[in-house]
Amino acid sequence: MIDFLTKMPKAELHLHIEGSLEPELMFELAQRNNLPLPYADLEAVRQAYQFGNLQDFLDIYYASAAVLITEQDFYDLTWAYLKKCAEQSVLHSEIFFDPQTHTQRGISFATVINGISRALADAKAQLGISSLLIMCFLRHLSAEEAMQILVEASPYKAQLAGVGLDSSELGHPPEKFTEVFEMAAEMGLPAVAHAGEEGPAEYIWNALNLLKVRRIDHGVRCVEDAELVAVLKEKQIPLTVCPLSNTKLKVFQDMSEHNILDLLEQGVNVTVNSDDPAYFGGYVNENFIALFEALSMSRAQAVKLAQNSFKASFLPQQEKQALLARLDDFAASYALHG
Ligand SMILES: Nc1ncnc2[nH]cnc12
Ligand SMILES: [Zn+2]
Repeated sequence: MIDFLTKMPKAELHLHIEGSLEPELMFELAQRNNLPLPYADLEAVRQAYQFGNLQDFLDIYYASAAVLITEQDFYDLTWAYLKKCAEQSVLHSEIFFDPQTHTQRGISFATVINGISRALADAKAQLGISSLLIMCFLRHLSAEEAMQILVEASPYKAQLAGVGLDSSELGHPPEKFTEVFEMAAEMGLPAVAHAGEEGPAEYIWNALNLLKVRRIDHGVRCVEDAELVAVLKEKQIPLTVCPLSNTKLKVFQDMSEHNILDLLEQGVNVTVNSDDPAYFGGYVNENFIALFEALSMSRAQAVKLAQNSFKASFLPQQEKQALLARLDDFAASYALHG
């Protein structure tokens, strides 16, 4: 099963590039840029990566992002993630980045997006991996600051596939950003938003109705509202679920309690993703493996989850169909030959 899951073609739709900063690269970049780190060694990092909730994680995640200074740093970060994609049969990835984390420290928007974009182009050419870039607004900052970064991003619009909303959810409901998302829609950028990770089902409703999002990131608290689950199912609104993230951040106390396969069986369009793999114990395959080990996910369920990942992507219809066909071929030939 582990071999099957590793080789199965799949897309990743919920990955924060800053959350793929492995401790080894963090040390390398700190040294390269002559910056201090609060950790003596890799063991100290491992000790620090124990979180009671989302905010515990975010405090460490934003502090670590401070080692990213030059365009080459953003390139190296992104390239390391894309090499992992190649190892794990991720054929397509839709990547979040948090420009405000960097512009607030004096790094230019151009430095960030040019480094990331150059790695994405190299991955297409050298690894055959396609990708799209989604710019996230930090919801703990003001709507005015979100609007400012949207204006700053406008010359780079062609490099963006959409906008998202992340960071501290509780106390920062979707409606805080209604005008920002209206402006993004006028610019032709489709929207997604984190909702229902720590926040209530009401935040999912408001992300759908006010921010007009096409997908919900996380969304696992939808189960607290039966009417909402029915709407998600009827409209096939994708949820980009992140099982290891949810257990590391105590959204679920244990993987055996995770609701992703229940939602899948109810017909909700759920997908499997890694969120911040350097912090939560694994990339997308480790997430699939955890579902197999804790919830006895079947091969048929894994294939359905991978199908959902292609269908829920922002790729043009023709490219989606080509990737779905590759998945079908893989499943059929694996059934025959192992
Ligand atoms: N899981 C998560 N929730 C909200 N914001 C994030 N930024 C990075 N990971 C996040
Ligand atoms: Zn996330």
